[in-house]
Amino acid sequence: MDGASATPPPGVRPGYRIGDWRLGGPIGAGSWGSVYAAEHTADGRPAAVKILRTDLLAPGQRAWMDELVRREVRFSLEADHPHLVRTHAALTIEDPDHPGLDGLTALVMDRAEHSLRDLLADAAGRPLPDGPRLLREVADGLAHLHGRGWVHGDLKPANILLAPDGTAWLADFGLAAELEGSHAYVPPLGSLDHVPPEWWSQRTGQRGATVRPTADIWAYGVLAHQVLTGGRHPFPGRTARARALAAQTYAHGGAPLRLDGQLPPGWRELIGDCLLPDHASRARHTAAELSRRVRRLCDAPGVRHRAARRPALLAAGAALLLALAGSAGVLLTSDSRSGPAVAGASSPASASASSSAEGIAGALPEDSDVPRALRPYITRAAERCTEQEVTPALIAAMLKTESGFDPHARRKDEYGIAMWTPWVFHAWAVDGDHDGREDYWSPPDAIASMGSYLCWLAQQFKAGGLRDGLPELVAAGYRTSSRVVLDTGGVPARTRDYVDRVARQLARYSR
Ligand SMILES: Nc1ncnc2c1ncn2[C@@H]1O[C@H](COP(=O)(O)OP(=O)(O)OP(=O)(O)O)[C@@H](O)[C@H]1O
Repeated sequence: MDGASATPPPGVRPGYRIGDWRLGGPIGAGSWGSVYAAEHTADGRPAAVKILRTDLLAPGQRAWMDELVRREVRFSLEADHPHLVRTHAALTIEDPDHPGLDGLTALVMDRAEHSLRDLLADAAGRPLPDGPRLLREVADGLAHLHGRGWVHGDLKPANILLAPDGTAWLADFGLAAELEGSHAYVPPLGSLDHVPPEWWSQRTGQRGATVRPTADIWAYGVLAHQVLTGGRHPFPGRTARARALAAQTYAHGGAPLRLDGQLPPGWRELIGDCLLPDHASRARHTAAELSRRVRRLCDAPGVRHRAARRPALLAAGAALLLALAGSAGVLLTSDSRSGPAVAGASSPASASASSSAEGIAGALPEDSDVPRALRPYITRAAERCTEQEVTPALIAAMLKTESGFDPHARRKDEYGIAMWTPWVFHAWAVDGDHDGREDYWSPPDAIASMGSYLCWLAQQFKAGGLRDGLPELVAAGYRTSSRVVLDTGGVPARTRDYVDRVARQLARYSR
């Protein structure tokens, strides 16, 4: 369980020696100890040394900690694999001059550069550039571990370390336990954000809680969701407890699984399988099978191995927002759908939708430069949305700013009239021209998909209590992500320039 960090043991300074290792500066601290950079006294080999605060434990707990350490070292020696961090030794500090240190246990490990938790903290809501590759390595490490008859039991971003060359290492095997038949026993720890729903209802016996490989599969699903969305947990809630509660509600059938709309195709299904609500249904998906699926997803043509940027979508400035707020008319159609559920849905509306443009909020002026052929699609995309801020004028302003209405536009990894990034597009794709396939080069498809995504953003912000200046927020969210806007509580500074450009365009179309 995530808890407070242990205070560093007193008396440890750079240059302090433990066995053949000389400590450098501190790296960080977890619930059980502090980690220091270190090097070998003979050859300068780098390492990390974790000093465990066994002195703070009651005698019974100390025995338990000894057991964790024993497991960590035994496991590491046995399970040699490129994606598992190596723990070289467990040393007992002998330093009678420093009673605070004397007798503590120190683990000597390969030294990582940082952890996946650090990367996610810096991601600011954007999918990690190397996310699929990292997830492949984690899946490989996990499959190896399960194949050797072990369960990790505490898989989470903080326990995925990144080597200096970027390779992912699974770490912190304190909770890794050998399988006995179909399950293993570990002390009742784990991270609230990554334990499976059944963890909450199981009884902790003398030997600890039961952990099955399916607990790691669940944790992998949460982790993959976080990596591919720049940190978003698959269950809603501001605190880990609230998210854990939401996961239990889902597991008991009280709520559907709502995965983030920006997940790339294939990954959505895989994460859904990892997050099946109970052990039995999850057991169909082994780590070895996951690892093969992840490999296929990573090898698929067109898969991007770095962060996707959403197509730019910009919104109105303050003057315009005032104008919008004052305009009459609310769009509520019988065909209204929004959010992820709209992806793939086709509208029964006929091509005469342009005629309904008259008299609705944000309708396009007759003499604007919006191409006539596109107007029905723009209007229809806005009509599908129940959110009054998503108007034809707003959609047109974004298309104009992004591509100048050029269906052949391309820039880096963004294509077509709405400048969609392919895998983001697939998460929102709508078959706007009803030809049986969704294609970001097709203006009707690209525009309809843009409308559904904008609509979902508007709803997200309203649900998050952000109601003022919604077109502006929606635009900024499209440029970055809903999460970044929600965390900022408004338009992030780095999107301001885009927002202003669209605002000018929007003002022209809102006459
Ligand atoms: N081998 C290592 N190389 C470099 N940094 C490491 C290494 N092991 C751990 N760290 C870093 O040291 C810090 C403390 O790690 P530690 O494993 O003690 O706790 P944690 O995993 O952050 O939290 P907890 O153990 O409470 O779940 C973290 O920032 C972690 O990334």
